[in-house]
Amino acid sequence: MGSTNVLVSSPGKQPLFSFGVVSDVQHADIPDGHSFIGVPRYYRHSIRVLQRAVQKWNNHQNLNFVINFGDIVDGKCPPDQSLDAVKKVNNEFQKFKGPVFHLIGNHCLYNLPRDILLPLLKIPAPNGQAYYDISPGPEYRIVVLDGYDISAIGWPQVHPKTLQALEFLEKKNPNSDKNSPAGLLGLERRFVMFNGAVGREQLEWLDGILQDSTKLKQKVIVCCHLPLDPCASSQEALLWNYDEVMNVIHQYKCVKACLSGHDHKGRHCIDSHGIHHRSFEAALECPPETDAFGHIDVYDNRLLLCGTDRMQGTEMYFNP
Ligand SMILES: Nc1ccn([C@@H]2O[C@H](COP(=O)(O)OP(=O)(O)OC[C@H](O)CO)[C@@H](O)[C@H]2O)c(=O)n1
Repeated sequence: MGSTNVLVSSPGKQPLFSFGVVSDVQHADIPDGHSFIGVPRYYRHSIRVLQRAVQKWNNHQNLNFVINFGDIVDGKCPPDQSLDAVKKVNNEFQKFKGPVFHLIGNHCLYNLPRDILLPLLKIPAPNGQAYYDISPGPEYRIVVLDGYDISAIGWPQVHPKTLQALEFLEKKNPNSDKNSPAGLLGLERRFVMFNGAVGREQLEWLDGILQDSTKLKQKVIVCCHLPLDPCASSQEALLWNYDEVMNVIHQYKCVKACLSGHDHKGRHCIDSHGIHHRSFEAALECPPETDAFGHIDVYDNRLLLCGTDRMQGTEMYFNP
């Protein structure tokens, strides 16, 4: 337990900044189970993974902040325990001696509606939106996308965004259970209710941020609970409109990496425009006494993910 997977160390060269990463804790006080496709899930143990992550991040002493890639509590958490469970996991995050930035995932939204969840996690976004940007220094910008902006979960039942999502799912997925991708082919398998889309307004916001970053000569790291490229995701886990989001991103040269959760397995690839895509290994799928978390050292020309245990180390080089 606790072995660090670093591919190449940089003797003498200090990162510009560093941040901790963890994804899909999906804690619940319920017995172990498994995913729809039979992968074991350790709902009680996953909070231990988070506790060890926070301990290691604090011991590191040079981490500027932490990003949680979403799904802090599992949808199987008994509804009368949801609020306490979210508070309990958030309390563990708060033991990190620095800022923690949260992304929202489908499981967060199964447990709490946006108007309760977002203030609890101190997500700095108005009108129930959960997209925002972080400025860790003059050279970099981190963009956090809300992949459940258009979604059938999390908004009130009669909210225009819920209705838009349900109408979209009705057209794209003929199954009566909209969580089921049965019969959908290839990348169409992403049109299920446990995913969502980035709405028009958010796409325009992203475009503005990337214009601004280009002017300021900043490099950008995009974070979203849902993966943005099929090469770093199963077909079922992708953002509904990943292609529209990537079309915006590909108009600029400033985005160097897209980081995500949701897929659980842990994958890395480089797309046709040289952008790295890294989806993280889930804390939920760590058998007792194993771990999956890490930290990223950010340099001018690369991101170095130092993973612990089941989280693979990844070196992401790019043209500065
Ligand atoms: N093939 C599937 C997959 C899932 N479901 C049902 O959808 C709900 C959410 O699934 P779950 O696996 O819990 O979602 P995660 O966010 O943990 O994982 C993401 C995806 O699995 C990535 O591929 C749940 O009710 C499942 O039973 C389904 O019907 N069919």
